[in-house]
Amino acid sequence: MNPVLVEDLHYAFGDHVAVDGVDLALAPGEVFGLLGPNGAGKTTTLRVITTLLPAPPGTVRVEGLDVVRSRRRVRRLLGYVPQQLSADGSLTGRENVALFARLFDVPRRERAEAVDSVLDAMGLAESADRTASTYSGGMVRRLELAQALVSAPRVLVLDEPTVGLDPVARSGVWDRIHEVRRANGMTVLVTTHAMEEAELHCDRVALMHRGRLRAEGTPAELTAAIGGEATLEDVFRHHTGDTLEPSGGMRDVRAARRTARRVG
Ligand SMILES: Nc1ncnc2c1ncn2[C@@H]1O[C@H](COP(=O)(O)OP(=O)(O)OP(=O)(O)O)[C@@H](O)[C@H]1O
Repeated sequence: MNPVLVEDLHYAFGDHVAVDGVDLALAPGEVFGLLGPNGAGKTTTLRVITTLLPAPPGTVRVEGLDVVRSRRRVRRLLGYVPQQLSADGSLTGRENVALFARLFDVPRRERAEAVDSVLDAMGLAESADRTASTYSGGMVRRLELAQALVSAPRVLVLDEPTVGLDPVARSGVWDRIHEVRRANGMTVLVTTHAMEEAELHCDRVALMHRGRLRAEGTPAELTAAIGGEATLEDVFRHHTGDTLEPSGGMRDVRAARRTARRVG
């Protein structure tokens, strides 16, 4: 069974088509990257998968369950880290995670242990009783991962998990994601516009451009298909005639500010 299965998904905001016929079939335990520039339709696709935007019944399934017909059950199977703020700066790390444990109905008797265990897995055990407003950007992201992981989801959905972080914080976030995945076999669906990260960390990727998937495969398959010393960036240009925004542009600056402000 595919942990996430999307068949011919279309989504429009009024007249504006954001997703224009997307198919996705994730394999159990893989890290799948949805790559594309700003506005490609990645976040919209994730919001439909996570039940936050409506889809026609039969279009999207999570662990075999239709996201429309079985919305509550699907929510229990998912952990979601959105781009926007999901941690509260006035609470400690532990309180933030405990809040999610209650929201996701982690049984009362198991809560304290579940909270400790994810804080530890995210490298936050020692800072768990500090308010989150004192955390660095990388720690905030790891706290948000802990929040998403406390209910032991089968599928973890991450929207640009490392945007605005420095290289050390980025690899800290990825190392934790890989460790948890190795330990519990969950599937990870991640969006990014950072091609070099996708090449390093994703088992398979799909390149999204203007609402459609233009190419899909392992990073090695995609780069080998266009030959030479190609990078995923070259593959993207080959399939779309377009470029991704270079990293360090306005978008990263905006996102970095957003991260810096998010728990202030
Ligand atoms: N609530 C909304 N109302 C109207 N248009 C929207 C809305 N949300 C997204 N869009 C538009 O839909 C398109 C796809 O947006 P989406 O956020 O899915 O892209 P994305 O690939 O995730 O980019 P980003 O990384 O900037 O979030 C864009 O043209 C965007 O402007």
